Amino acid sequence: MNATTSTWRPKDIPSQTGRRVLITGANSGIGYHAALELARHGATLLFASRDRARGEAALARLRREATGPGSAASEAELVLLDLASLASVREVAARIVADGRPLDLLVNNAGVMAPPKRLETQDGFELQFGTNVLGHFALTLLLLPALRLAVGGVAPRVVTIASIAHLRGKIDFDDLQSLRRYAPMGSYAQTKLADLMFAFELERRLRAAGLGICSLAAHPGVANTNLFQVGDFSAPERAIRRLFGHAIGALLNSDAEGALPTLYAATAPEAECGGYYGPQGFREMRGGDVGSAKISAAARDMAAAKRLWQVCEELTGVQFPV
Ligand SMILES: NC(=O)c1ccc[n+]([C@@H]2O[C@H](COP(=O)([O-])OP(=O)(O)OC[C@H]3O[C@@H](n4cnc5c(N)ncnc54)[C@H](O)[C@@H]3O)[C@@H](O)[C@H]2O)c1
Repeated sequence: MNATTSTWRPKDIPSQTGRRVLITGANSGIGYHAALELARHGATLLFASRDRARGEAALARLRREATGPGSAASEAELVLLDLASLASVREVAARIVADGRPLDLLVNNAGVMAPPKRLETQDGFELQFGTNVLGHFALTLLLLPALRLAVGGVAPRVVTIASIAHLRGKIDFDDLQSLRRYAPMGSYAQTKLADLMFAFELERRLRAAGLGICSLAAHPGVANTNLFQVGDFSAPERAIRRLFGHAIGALLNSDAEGALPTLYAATAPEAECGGYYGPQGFREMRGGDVGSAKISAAARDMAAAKRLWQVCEELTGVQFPV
């Protein structure tokens, strides 16, 4: 595609009727708005949330908002999925594969950013690495049998959400779990770089294996979501947010705008396997226009991606199944 796809909007989403879609972290922010538009266009949602009450409330809201002739909101199903627990990931994936129905789209959206101190997942991994990277790595590989069932019409897609933060990320193979030094934003940037490397390496492996499944990546620019509520912000930053929060919010993408690149990667016929999409406005941070996003040299490092893949296989105990 061209470097810029200037006016792509949700109205351009082709019919999703008959497509079965799992979105992680669907109960808020970008995941919610991606789910909303997909349901409006006819997709049957597996609406994943780690929390039952928040998931039910968000799904009820989606059913109120996703009305219209082609909507399949009434068919959406809540899936309780905690990416910070490999047992939860395994249980959900096993259930989806066992029901024997094809999965047409997986959106690896859920994420956590910069908790003030080093926290761990249920499996003892640093929370951001465990949730953003390992949870989605295991989920994707375990769901490949269901995605393979969807081959035949529109190629099934896996869309992984990275970030412009990946541009500052470095993979520290000697300290992936931030045991020696925990830097909240540094660890987050590492996970978003790892997510992008995963999306590209997955595409290479899927293509080599001829599976007919497509891996893409997207980022929302900077969008005004809950992601910023837990961050390790300095006292002056917190004061600025308190005083000017609304004004700052108005300068950022809304969560609906932030979902556009995800929706483009998930549905646009012209989005390319292996592509990475984001907003084209000020330094790729905002704006409604979607196009190819900037990729760091580190994200293109195929040897590092292969090594990272092996590490993820070892840490999760989940392997590429072919
Ligand atoms: N908002 C931004 O500016 C921005 C920028 C770049 C990338 N992103 C990425 O976009 C994605 C969505 O974030 P958002 O901005 O909508 O924030 P958000 O906080 O609204 O959404 C994150 C979602 O992930 C879920 N989640 C967190 N931990 C989980 C776990 N252990 N198991 C299951 N779900 C879990 C949350 O419940 C929530 O639904 C994230 O991957 C984030 O890294 C956001």
